[in-house]
Amino acid sequence: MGEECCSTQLIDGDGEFNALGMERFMKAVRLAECGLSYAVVSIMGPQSSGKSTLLNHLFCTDFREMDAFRGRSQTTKGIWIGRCVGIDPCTIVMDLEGTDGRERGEDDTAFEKQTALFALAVSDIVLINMWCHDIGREQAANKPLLKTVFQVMMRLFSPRKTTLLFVIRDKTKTPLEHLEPVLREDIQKIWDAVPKPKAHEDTLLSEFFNVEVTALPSYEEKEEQFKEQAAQLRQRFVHSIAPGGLAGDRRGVVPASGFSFSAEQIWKVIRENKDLDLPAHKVMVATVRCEEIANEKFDHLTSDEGWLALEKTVQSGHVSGFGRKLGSILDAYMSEYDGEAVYFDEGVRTAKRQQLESRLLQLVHPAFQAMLGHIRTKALDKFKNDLEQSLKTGKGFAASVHDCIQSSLLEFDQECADVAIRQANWDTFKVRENLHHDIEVHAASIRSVKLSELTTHYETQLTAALAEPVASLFDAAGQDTWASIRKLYKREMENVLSELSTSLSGFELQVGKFDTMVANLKEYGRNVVEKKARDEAGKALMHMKDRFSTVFSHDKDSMPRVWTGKEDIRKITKEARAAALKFLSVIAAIRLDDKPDRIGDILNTTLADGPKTQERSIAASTDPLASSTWEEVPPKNTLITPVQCKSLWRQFKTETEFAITQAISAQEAHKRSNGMLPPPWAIVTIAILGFNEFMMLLRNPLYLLVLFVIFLLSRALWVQLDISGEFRNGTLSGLLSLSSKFLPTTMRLLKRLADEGQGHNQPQQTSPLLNSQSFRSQSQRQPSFSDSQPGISSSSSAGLSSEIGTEYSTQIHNGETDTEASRTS
Ligand SMILES: Nc1nc2c(ncn2[C@@H]2O[C@H](COP(=O)(O)OP(=O)(O)OP(=O)(O)O)[C@@H](O)[C@H]2O)c(=O)[nH]1
Repeated sequence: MGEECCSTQLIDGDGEFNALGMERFMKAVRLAECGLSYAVVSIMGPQSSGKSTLLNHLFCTDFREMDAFRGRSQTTKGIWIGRCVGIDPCTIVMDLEGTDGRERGEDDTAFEKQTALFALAVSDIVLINMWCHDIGREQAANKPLLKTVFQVMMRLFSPRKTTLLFVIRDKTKTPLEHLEPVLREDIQKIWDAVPKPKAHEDTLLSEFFNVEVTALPSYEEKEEQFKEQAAQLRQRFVHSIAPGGLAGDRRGVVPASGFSFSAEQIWKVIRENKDLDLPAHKVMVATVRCEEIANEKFDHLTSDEGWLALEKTVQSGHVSGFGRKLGSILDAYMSEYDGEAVYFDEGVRTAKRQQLESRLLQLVHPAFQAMLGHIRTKALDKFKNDLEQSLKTGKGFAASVHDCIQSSLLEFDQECADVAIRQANWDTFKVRENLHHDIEVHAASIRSVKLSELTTHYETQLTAALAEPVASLFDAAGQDTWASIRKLYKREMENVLSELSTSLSGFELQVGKFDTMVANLKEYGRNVVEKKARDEAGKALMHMKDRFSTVFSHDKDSMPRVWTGKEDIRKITKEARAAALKFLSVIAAIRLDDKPDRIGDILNTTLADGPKTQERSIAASTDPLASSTWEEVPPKNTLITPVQCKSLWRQFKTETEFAITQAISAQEAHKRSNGMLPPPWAIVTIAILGFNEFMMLLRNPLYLLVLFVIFLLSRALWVQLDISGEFRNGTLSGLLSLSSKFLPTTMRLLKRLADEGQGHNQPQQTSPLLNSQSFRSQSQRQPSFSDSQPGISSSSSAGLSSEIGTEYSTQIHNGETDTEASRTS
């Protein structure tokens, strides 16, 4: 069979419990695996009564026996433990130190009581070894032993039912049938004589003990018969715990894995001479053992390779089938616990199981949380991708968000189900809420980006639709400019708002938000118009001069004017100024609200008739332009204030005056040039008398060329030196002045001729100073109205105009001469 007895001293002669030896014994006989399928047998009886010999023959143990030739002396000290070889179920046997021994004497009875109590507390079957000749004797050796057994039995609060098997040694020829009643009578007498606690006063012996009796022949005298009957007796120990067996009705068995601890604790209590409460002890053993088992399982899980690998993988990413894997790991350990703790007290076992489960769940919970984190991230990423794809298909924003949220949360729920374990009902609601919140935040940010893109798109569209057309309308400023701008603004705004409304329908915006966006876009459109108006107002002087130039320098067919002398310059000037004034009245204020104002009338009445008349006829206190605001026009709509208009007009007039003077000069020059021709008879006479010289010149073109050059130079010098002007103040001063100017003028003239030989000649008809480019370059040197808006500094404006005026007056003074020069060249 391969089984060994492994006998070990459990308690030594001094009463010390051999815990280490017990552990080794437990492992050697693998007792812990037996659960409840084991039995404990002990033997007690007088010293040297053949106990060890009997056990060795019954159970094939190897307890030390006394050498028969060395005399009767005590061989067994304390308690020895061994395994019954070849008996099923696993049966443990304890050999107790003999009672009534000479070595310990009467004082040592306490130790006998202690070992007896220990044997009763842990054994299912107690063999009482007794000599046959002691039966019925008053002074029998085992009487005190039985008394001890019954006394200590009372100290067990709720004793287990123990089988007392009396083994009568050295049986005589008296049959057992006669001996047994006598023995039972002796036992009953002893039981009755034992003082009992009140609770057990009327308790029958049979409630605590099963009494069995057997007899064996003398080992020394009838060894063969002894062995034969011992073998028969051995059979009673096979399946002893089965119903009907020797210990078939035993109670309160400690599970085998707790036997070692239980035995040690019982001995400890006995040694301390405390009452031994077996039920409480059983709970205590269950508590300790279940806790040990639970701790063992917990420790095993912490070093479980499967769990460690799972935990590591979870840290780095999503693990599919997490719940299933973790659940099976936990299940394995809980099953192990259940298997090992199954025979312990149910209440304790269940409580310890819950504790173990709680600890295990606590250990693995961070991994679960990490998994939830992965799932949450995954679901959020899914939402982001789905939303992006959905929006690409052109689906409405709100519908896309709604569908994507449903889809992501559904996936989250499914993943949570995959992660969940049967052993715990961990809450995923909070993580779900956080995920929902993250999704909402992301959706809101995308919504805001999309709305911003839409706003930018429609603003760009509005700018393109309004800016250039409004500028164009200002270019052609007239009576209905602002009406046209309003019409344009209304039409484009309706178009854009209609498109915006369509685009926003998919967003399912709240009414307030939608209204705000519409209002903002309207405001933007209005600002585009207003900004353009302000820009144009800043260039008002340039525009006015352009308009003046256009009307003044071109006829009704838009052809450049040639000042022949027939033109009514005064009338043309008035028309040109009226055109400029019209622009000023249009650009002076923003009129997007279609409210009537009197700006045009005021400007016409105060500026159109000419400043000199105004200044004379209107006192400063009644001047309608001596104000910084227009009546009926709010300041925010004012582009050019009345006082700025006045200043601007003055500057405009100053800067256009030169062109008028030029035109007058050109007219006079034209008239003079027509009047300087000699009379016809003189021309005929010159032709007849100079015929020969003409012919000479014709024959020699070189002379003709030289004469022509001399003529040109002379004519140019005449003009440049202003000879007629110089002699106006007298001949002498004229000569002096001419002598000082002759040489530099000649040099300048030659240089100009050389320069002009490389370039092209200017048209004779239009003065270069009337060129609009020239106006622009001048006006660009002026301070911008947009910069000085709402009010131009009158001092700077006046100063600037006076400076320009000075420059122009010099030019006007030389105007005739310059015109002449240009005509000549
Ligand atoms: N008369 C008689 N003597 C026996 C019998 N069996 C054993 N002996 C002898 O009794 C002596 C003691 O035997 P043990 O088996 O050591 O007795 P024990 O009760 O274990 O002794 P302690 O453990 O010292 O108390 C030995 O010399 C045995 O030979 C028996 O059946 N009858």
